[in-house]
Amino acid sequence: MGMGANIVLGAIADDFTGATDLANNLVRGGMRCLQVIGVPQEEIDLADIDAVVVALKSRSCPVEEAVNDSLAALNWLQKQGARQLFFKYCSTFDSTDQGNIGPVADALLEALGASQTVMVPAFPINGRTVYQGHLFVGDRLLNDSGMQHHPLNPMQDADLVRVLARQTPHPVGLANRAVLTQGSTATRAHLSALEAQGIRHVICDSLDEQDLDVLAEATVLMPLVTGGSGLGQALPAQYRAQGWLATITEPGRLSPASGGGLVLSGSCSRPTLAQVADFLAKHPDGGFALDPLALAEGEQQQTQALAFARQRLSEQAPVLIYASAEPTNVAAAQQALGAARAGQVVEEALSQLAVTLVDEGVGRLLVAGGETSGAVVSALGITTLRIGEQIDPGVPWTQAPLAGSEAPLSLALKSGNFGGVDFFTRAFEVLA
Ligand SMILES: Nc1ncnc2c1ncn2[C@@H]1O[C@H](COP(=O)(O)OP(=O)(O)OP(=O)(O)O)[C@@H](O)[C@H]1O
Ligand SMILES: O=C(O)[C@@H](O)C(=O)CO
Repeated sequence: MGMGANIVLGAIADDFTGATDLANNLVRGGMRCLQVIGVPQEEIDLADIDAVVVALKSRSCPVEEAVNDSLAALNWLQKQGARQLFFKYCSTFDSTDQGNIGPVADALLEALGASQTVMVPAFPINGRTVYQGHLFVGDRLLNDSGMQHHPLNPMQDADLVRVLARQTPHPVGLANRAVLTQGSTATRAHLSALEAQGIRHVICDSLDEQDLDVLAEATVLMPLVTGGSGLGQALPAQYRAQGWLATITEPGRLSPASGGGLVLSGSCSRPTLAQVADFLAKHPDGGFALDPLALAEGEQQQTQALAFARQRLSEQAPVLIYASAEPTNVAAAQQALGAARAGQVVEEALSQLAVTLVDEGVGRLLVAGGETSGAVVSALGITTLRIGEQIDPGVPWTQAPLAGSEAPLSLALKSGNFGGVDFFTRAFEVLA
């Protein structure tokens, strides 16, 4: 038996902060959870771990790459003995007519020799619900929620049966709320009836946690489930009922945090902009704004930002370095530099600051933005994150071992759209 003989759930997440979101809910359900960055190249110790989430960057890449990376992750998770597989995508079903949700789900089903999976994107506590197969964000249909303007995957149709049908050659079915309200046995019977008709993918309604509990009970024996992190919180209770998982006290317990605190933000999402403004209102001298145009010109702004952070850290004062900017400023930078280059100079600047300042003693680091988090974590050479306590729905503190350092780094990776307005200050209070 390998070191991972007790892994119950193996998850494949299509982006970085999405992986952390799922891992957070698994901890809340009572599992000890490790997030790994990409498919591990070396053996890792999973002795006290119940669930592993492999974080990929497969949401917006070409279909073939997403399929290959997901299959490699599946293969590794199977070797660790995972009893159930979970394909995690965004609670707003981020995808295009080409994929990648349909093609990846099809490839995973085929590799597992399984004939059906469920699609459960709902995340009710963050306002994502599904009714009659239609996805809502708060009280808006998906295609009226702002997501219709997403730069990479504009979501212009809220009918997920129709959306998924464009991404797979197989027929797509629906398990609606009328079925769920009859309970898990009836839901399982409904899924079996669809399976008998050759329906491989079933979009599932869910309005609240109770619906997710019914779905978890109905699907615990499926080889593969797919969805957002909501289902992830409901599954661990079913694993306990199956006798696969012991009752674990404090599954999110981490070593004590130490070292200076730093916030780096490269997210320009609306909630992040409000969090930046809230931080600056509380700490008017605590923020340093990065400008992609200045960063592209030379070293000067980077040097100033570093000096600013060092000064604040030496005073043990809160410090935020941010490129977060209003849409008009982002558009102007993108016009001047090109969107890719604008993003790249910001990601490089924030990554370099992270590497230097962690080396100098920062031990508690908060990063805002999925792409930004990916860049910072790679630059720091981090390959595993142990998941700790939740700060806000979808965002936990995590801890990562650092090469050449005894103390682990405490790290919070915030998805752009997540977190309360006071997130940048309260996160450190939660950790204290
Ligand atoms: N002022 C700016 N002008 C242009 N691009 C910027 C600016 N500030 C940040 N960026 C870039 O915008 C991108 C923001 O993406 P990121 O994924 O980090 O945040 P997000 O989209 O809010 O988060 P999530 O993916 O978690 O929803 C990054 O590539 C970042 O470098
Ligand atoms: O499911 C969500 O909403 C998040 O975990 C996410 O994937 C955001 O990019």
